[in-house]
Amino acid sequence: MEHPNPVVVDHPLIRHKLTIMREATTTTSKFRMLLREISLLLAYEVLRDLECTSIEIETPLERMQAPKLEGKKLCFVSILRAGNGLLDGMLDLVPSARVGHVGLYRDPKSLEPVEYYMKLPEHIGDRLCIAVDPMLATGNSAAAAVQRIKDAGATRIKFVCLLAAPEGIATFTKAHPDVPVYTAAIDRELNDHGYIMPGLGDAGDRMYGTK
Ligand SMILES: O=P(O)(O)OC[C@H]1O[C@H](OP(=O)(O)OP(=O)(O)O)[C@H](O)[C@@H]1O
Ligand SMILES: O=c1cc[nH]c(=O)[nH]1
Ligand SMILES: [Mg+2]
Repeated sequence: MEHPNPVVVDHPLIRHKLTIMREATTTTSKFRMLLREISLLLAYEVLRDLECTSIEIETPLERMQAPKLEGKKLCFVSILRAGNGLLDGMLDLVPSARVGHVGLYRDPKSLEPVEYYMKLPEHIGDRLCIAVDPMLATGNSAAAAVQRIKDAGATRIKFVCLLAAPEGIATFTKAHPDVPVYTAAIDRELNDHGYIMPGLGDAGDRMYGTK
């Protein structure tokens, strides 16, 4: 069966934690903790079709063939800064995964992404790449980051965010129809400054207390 695109991962645990993240009174430390917890739940869904190999093990009773993840075949790509909030929890689940970083900030006037850093593991074409950034607003940052990952040779990519605007989903899926989007929620719209409404504000600033 074809996956829907985007996939909205709206488990009650995620919905509840996201509500607390949205509240303006939630502290920086609580915000970070909740994002990490949600990232585990999102990872559970996005990694659902990860391939396993089979190894022979010995239980206390007999030998058996048992499934094992090929963690090194997986590459998480964090779109800095806010992407690190999703990355940390995912790495807890798959500690042997490789990690790439694409550093982008969104110019507040043009809303165009400005790249300041890029580092990906070798043999990216052999790996499943999971690009992570909590916010898909205009979609310009995620579309640019995924283009950079493709330019480096990746062919199997998924994109995971926490909150998406309809405008961002449209822009991203037009640019990358082959890259499925996973999100915890789709909000109403963007405001005149490109912020997701009702949203949760600036994810990076709320994670690191920079505003
Ligand atoms: O879909 P877009 O309109 O491009 O907006 C989304 C981008 O904006 C935020 O990053 P920001 O530029 O605030 O950088 P930061 O992560 O360093 O805070 C967010 O983490 C995304 O990367
Ligand atoms: O609402 C938004 C839009 C872009 N970036 C954010 O962190 N929040
Ligand atoms: Mg920010």
